[in-house]
Amino acid sequence: MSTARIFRVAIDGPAASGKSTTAKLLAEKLSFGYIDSGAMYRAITLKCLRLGISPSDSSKATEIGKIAQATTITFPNMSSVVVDKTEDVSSEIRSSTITSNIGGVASNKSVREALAEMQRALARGDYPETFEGREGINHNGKQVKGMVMDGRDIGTVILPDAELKVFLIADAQVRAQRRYDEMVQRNKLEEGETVDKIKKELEQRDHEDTTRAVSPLKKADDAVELDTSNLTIPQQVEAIEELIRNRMDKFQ
Ligand SMILES: Nc1ncnc2c1ncn2[C@@H]1O[C@H](COP(=O)(O)OP(=O)(O)O)[C@@H](O)[C@H]1O
Ligand SMILES: Nc1ccn([C@@H]2O[C@H](COP(=O)(O)OP(=O)(O)O)[C@@H](O)[C@H]2O)c(=O)n1
Repeated sequence: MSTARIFRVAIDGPAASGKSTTAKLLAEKLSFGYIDSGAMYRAITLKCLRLGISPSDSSKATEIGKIAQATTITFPNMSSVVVDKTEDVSSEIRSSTITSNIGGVASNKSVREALAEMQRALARGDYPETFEGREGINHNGKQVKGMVMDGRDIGTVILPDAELKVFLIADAQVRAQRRYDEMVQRNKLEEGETVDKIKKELEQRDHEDTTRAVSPLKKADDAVELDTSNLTIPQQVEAIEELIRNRMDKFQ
């Protein structure tokens, strides 16, 4: 990996506020790397469940921490999440079983420490596959490489000195409706699923994420807040692209 600095964009916010959609489109548009930190918590949850360990079992906290320390998670392209350099878990980690079991993993201090180390290494370019073919953009005659990482604690804990921090929010009813529409579109709507039920689940997860002791979801003081409730996807991508381009002048 070259020693060229990487322009780092941190996108945080509650569930279904549009983080990953926006981050992926931005990364595609600007030829930046993309790192989905939530996928890493999902991958550890999957590993635990496969080993028959319940993430909410507090007597297993040390064991779960060790699992995270022994795991490598990489992103060879925009939509793939690979565990231990061999298995592509991209699809499996999106199940509702993973989502409903993730709290015990996300609130585990040693899991967070292990993943924080990996996330910072990914953002530095220590895993070159993340940046393969991601040449960045030409800004004022200079080629600038970049990466977008989304999650809950990226701007506050993982990359507190990120070049740009964005905090995405949207009305809970709007978020629930979008998730519902997405499930219908993907043919993933489970029996008994309603917009109301999804809304309650999102709010419950947001509550857990904002109130946990370690790295709670919180807007960084210097993050730009963007409410996507009344925006189209291209509008939110353009708004952040403009912020990135403005800050690139100072970055060089
Ligand atoms: N501005 C928008 N208008 C309509 N749908 C949106 C908008 N932003 C995101 N979505 C949709 O909302 C759903 C949740 O977005 P997603 O990016 O998965 O959120 P997050 O990563 O924050 O959980 C997805 O189906 C996405 O396509
Ligand atoms: N940086 C991060 C990213 C995700 N997470 C946890 O992982 C869960 C799933 O994150 P996600 O981004 O895949 O979920 P969605 O917002 O897409 O529903 C969150 O609800 C958090 O509990 C976290 O604690 N820290």
